[in-house]
Amino acid sequence: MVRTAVAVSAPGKVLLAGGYLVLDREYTGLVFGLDARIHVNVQEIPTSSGVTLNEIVVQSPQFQDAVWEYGYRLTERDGGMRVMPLRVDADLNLNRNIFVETTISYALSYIASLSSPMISPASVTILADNDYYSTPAALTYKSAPAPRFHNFDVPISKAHKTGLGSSAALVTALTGALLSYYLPKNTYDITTDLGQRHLHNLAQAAHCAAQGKVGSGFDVASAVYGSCVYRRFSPSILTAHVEPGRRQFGSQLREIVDGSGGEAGKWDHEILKEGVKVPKGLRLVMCDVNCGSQTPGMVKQVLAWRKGNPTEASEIWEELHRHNTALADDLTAAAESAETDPVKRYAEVQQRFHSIRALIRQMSEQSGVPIEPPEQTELLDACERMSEVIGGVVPGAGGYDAIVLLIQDDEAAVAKLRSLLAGWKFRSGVDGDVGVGRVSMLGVREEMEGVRVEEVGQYDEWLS
Ligand SMILES: Nc1ncnc2c1ncn2[C@@H]1O[C@H](COP(=O)(O)OP(=O)(O)O)[C@@H](O)[C@H]1O
Ligand SMILES: C[C@@](O)(CCOP(=O)(O)OP(=O)(O)O)CC(=O)O
Repeated sequence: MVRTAVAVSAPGKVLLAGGYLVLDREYTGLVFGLDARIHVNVQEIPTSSGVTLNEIVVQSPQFQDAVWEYGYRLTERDGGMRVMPLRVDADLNLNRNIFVETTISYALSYIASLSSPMISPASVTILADNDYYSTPAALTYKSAPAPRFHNFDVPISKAHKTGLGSSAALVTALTGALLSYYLPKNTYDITTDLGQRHLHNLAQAAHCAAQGKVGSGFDVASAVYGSCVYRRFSPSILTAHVEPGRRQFGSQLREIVDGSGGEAGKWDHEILKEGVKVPKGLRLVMCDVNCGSQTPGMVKQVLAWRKGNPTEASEIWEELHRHNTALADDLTAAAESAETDPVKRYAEVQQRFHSIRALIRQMSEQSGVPIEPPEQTELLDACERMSEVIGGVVPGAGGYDAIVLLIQDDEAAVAKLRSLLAGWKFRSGVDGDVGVGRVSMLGVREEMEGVRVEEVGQYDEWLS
């Protein structure tokens, strides 16, 4: 049977408000999709390639040694589809990509649980928009326009991630592409609400399994649905199933994805897309702080502080949540306002950023976790002194990785900010180490749309 090639992309993310709080179903997160996407193309393996086994070959041509080959077979006792990495490197080590491997195993197991389709050999190509990784200076294209997909010329493990959520976008796009490729349209249609709900559930399951932990899932949710207010799912939905290959994994996974596993397995996440806006004339800007030092285990420490200091933590979280939800309302009000003076129009949004930052600093101080450390305070304050900047925060878990700003959407504002950042020396004193780094502005902005079916022909140049 000849299958039609498909291509699917999913956006990156930034958690503008609700870091840590979103781990608890009591609270929500305001998450924006970003217009840097991960694209996945699936097509038949040309018969001349010599592949005779059941194989899925995955390539990420922007990176070195980024070819992964998988054999697969349906296991006995409803254990789902077993997916085995086949390719070895020169030292006979298996070259593994856990996110790709787990996603293929979950997607094929789900497909097999629906019907008994022939899983024919396929060739999968992953292409990431350039902003997911910092571009080495040697690769900045001075005269010629930058290629749509850089060749980063390093193995993926050596690429410097910019924190846009590459694994969630990858897992989501790969899951969507495999379901669309192998299942007939009347069984699976990614453009419908139901198709997206199933994609969300399956991608969350695969992403958690690959990560080895159940996070809030805001990154997968925004990869599927784009910008939204997100309330997480109950973690128990994804902690009760057996491992792939074990008896009944196939039917358990199907129940998880279809939400047919009784009350305990009912998905209870919430996605609110209305009321999430960036006013026309403004845009989000992401700045990558590349200072080389980071504090690990921040989530654990913050949660331990909350557990040990419930009254104090609850006061801060309630207040922070009030401002986080009001930020979405203020943005919508500004978007709909008839006020023409930008100072008046954005006054509340500006004040809201200040209140959120003050509470985050209070949480940092009381928990001892550098969520908005003094070095980031200095940087955010300097940016906020620009009249073109409405406000900014440390996104997600905070720390030394990044800042996100809401600024006027015009070239002059972007150029002014770029020159402020270009001269900025970022010094951080984490654990006694003093790291010095640079701050760079990424070329991304907010994106409302989530997962998207793409034209297959556009990637021809990068397909081998
Ligand atoms: N372009 C890509 N091609 C193949 N795998 C990728 C790509 N980008 C990310 N990945 C997978 O995602 C992993 C990174 O995930 P993670 O450390 O969770 O980062 P992030 O915070 O960006 O999601 C990589 O080790 C790799 O397995
Ligand atoms: C703390 C959190 O609420 C938010 C973390 O957001 P980031 O955007 O910092 O996450 P990574 O991409 O994994 O680095 C944890 C969670 O919600 O899972």
